[in-house]
This record gives sequence, structure tokens and C-alpha cells, in this order.
Amino acid sequence: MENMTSIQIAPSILSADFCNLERDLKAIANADLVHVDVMDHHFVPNLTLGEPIVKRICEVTDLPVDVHLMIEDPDRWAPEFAKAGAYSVTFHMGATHAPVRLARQLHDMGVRACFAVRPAEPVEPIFDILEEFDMILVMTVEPGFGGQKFLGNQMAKVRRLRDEITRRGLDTKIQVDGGVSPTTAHIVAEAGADVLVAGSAVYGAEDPAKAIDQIRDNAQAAYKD
Ligand SMILES: O=C(CO)[C@H](O)[C@H](O)COP(=O)(O)O
Ligand SMILES: [Co+2]
Repeated sequence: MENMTSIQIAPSILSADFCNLERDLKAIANADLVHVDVMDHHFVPNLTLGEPIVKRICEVTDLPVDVHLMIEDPDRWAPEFAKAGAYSVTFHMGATHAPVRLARQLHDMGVRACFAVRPAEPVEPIFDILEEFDMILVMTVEPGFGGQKFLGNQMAKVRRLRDEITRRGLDTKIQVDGGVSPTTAHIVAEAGADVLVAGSAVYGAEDPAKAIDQIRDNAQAAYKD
């Protein structure tokens, strides 16, 4: 059936079984994107994976690969993830002093550029450079770990961002990452998010594909186009 809304669900493999990654990628074939969290033990106190594994994920899955960089010096490393085959690369406000230059470099490589804010960071400084990005990521947990509690107080930020995007007639997407589940999906969709990342709610479920459908259905019911 034709998807009547533009809500997209991006399961995070942070909660998958890294020894059975191909199996766990197949289990989310009904998703819209696959979200890959790259952490470096410096920008966040956790360590995950790098370009060689992202390259293999891109080869194995049919889904577009959405790389979320939680690393220092994305100016140096983000292009390597573009070369690895990413569909989109997200880097954090607190990690770069040259976001526009990096976004343009990613675009020149044919990859979507996305900018992320942590819960304590304001979104207003991005308004001046909104046109440079395909998507803004509003974190609804402190970056670093899956399975944390959803921070509902970030919804005011999502609403201000949605208002600004609408007012200027842009088609920038808003992604929300952290604690998204079938029970919080309607809250983020109502606030104006259109790309929902969910890790533990998908891979912690008995049936990951069913969890994706539940998140999508609940978000779709609250989504205002
Ligand atoms: O970026 C992340 C953590 O920094 C993850 O994408 C996020 O936490 C997803 O996991 P969950 O849905 O379990 O919160
Ligand atoms: Co993430």
C-alpha cells in the first residue's frame, strides 16, 4: 500500500546483535532507513564501529544507511563514511566549527548532510544555516548509549524547528533519536518530527518488523502533514 505520510522509521543497530548483523539487518526490511551509530570513546563514552563495517553494512542491506557520527573531528572523518556508501551522514554541533563547509563537502560527494544537537544545545543557532542541511537531528537522550529514557522536554525544540522550516517553506527533515518506541512515537510525530530512530524498542522486541509497524502506525496517526 502506498505510504500516505512522510514518516520514516530508522531502526538503530546499536541494539542489534553485532555477531549476527546480517540476520538483524534482514529482520528490519520493512524499515525506511537503517541508523548506524558511530562512537569513538572521545565525543561520547562508548565505542562502536568504523568505516570498514559501515561499508559492509551498505553492501549487505537494501536500505539507505543513515550514519550518526558521535565522534570528534567529523571534518576529518565524515567524508570517509560517505565513501563507504552512506546515504546520509549526521555530525554534531559540538564537534565541528565548520558545519557549512562539511555539509557542502558531503553534498559534493552525493551524500545528504545532517546536523545534530544534544539535549542541552539550542536549535536556534542552526536557523541561519538551515538551507545547508537535509535533516536536523534532535537528540532525545544524551548521546552514547541505547535504551535510555525518552526526554519529552525536547519536544519544544522540535516544535520551534518545525515552525521555522514551515515558515520558510523548506523541506528539511527533522529526525528524533533516543527512547522512541510505540508509546512515544505519537509524541514526536505530533511535535513535527518525520524521521524516527528506534533501537531498543525494535531490537528488544520479539518481532522487530512488527515493532517497526507499530511505531510507524502510532506516529502516522499523530502526524500533521
Ligand atoms: O544515537 C543513539 C545513542 O546515542 C542511538 O541511536 C539511540 O540511543 C537509539 O537507541 P534507543 O532507541 O534504544 O534509545
Ligand atoms: Co543515533
